[in-house]
Amino acid sequence: MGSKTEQIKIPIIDFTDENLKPGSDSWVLACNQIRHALEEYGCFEAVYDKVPLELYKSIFSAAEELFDLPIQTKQQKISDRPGCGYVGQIPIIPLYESMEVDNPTTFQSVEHFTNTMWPNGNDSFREGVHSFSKPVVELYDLATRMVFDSFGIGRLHNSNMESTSYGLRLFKFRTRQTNDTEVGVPTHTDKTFITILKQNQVDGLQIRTKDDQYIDVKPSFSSFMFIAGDALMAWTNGKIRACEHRVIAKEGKPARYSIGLFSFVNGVMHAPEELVNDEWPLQYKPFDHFNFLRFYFMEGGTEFACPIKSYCGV
Ligand SMILES: O=C(O)CCC(=O)C(=O)O
Ligand SMILES: [Fe+2]
Repeated sequence: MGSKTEQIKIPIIDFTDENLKPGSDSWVLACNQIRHALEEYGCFEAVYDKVPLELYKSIFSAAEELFDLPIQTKQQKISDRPGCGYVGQIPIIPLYESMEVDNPTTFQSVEHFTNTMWPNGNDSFREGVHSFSKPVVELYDLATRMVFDSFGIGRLHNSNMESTSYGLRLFKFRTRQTNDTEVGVPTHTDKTFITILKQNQVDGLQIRTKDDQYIDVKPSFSSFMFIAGDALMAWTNGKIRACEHRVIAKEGKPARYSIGLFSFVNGVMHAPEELVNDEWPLQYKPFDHFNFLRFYFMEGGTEFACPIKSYCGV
């Protein structure tokens, strides 16, 4: 494992630019930067100002309240989606817990989750999750539109969005104690199509480069990390690299909370014809994202070095 480096910087895309309209010079320039970032790192930092301070406060206090519940209560979260239940109390990653609210932009779905955790309801939690998710999905829509454009497949954006479902995943990394490992979560790629991640003021997220260097991602009030998952890599026929990342818990830091908007695509995904040719032949067979999740979480897929390649690689 190489040492981390401070020199390399993850590309930053400014989504607050008023001139960022399809076809404009700013759009074309940003698309070129996005393409480079996704080929090289599988991620970029998105500067975005549509989430008011109050919403950040309410989502992070909602996360604290959730993880403060008894373990037995948290374990009641079950989901039809493989891997989307409560994760925690795992001996090799003792600092880590996470939970996902399915379909966080749908009021009934957030209410169902809230009532499972708090049988007498919890309005501030329900409102926090529901209101935060809306502007983050808007960022997702804009950012994915640009990603698709930057790979010449903009024609597929609308239908892809229509087939997309979301989960809002909340993470807690408790404070490290003397004998704890520093690894909050080891190097991995997300099993999502895309993850839009927000860390609070406690840093710890690191991105692995192609040459095995680790880059620290500094928390910034106004930005999110756009992280390509395995399903985006496979669907783009390997043009986009799934982002390898990990979380390191530094000594003496308070508990760390982070929030991820996870996306999943329904139906069988075929690589777009624009991304397959003689020089770049097909690398991944058509696949069903939810079947891939089932393979990974329930049928031993975690044992493979690159599960998506094992699942549908040519
Ligand atoms: O907390 C973070 O910053 C990232 C967590 C993560 O990568 C994961 O659990 O998939
Ligand atoms: Fe991750």
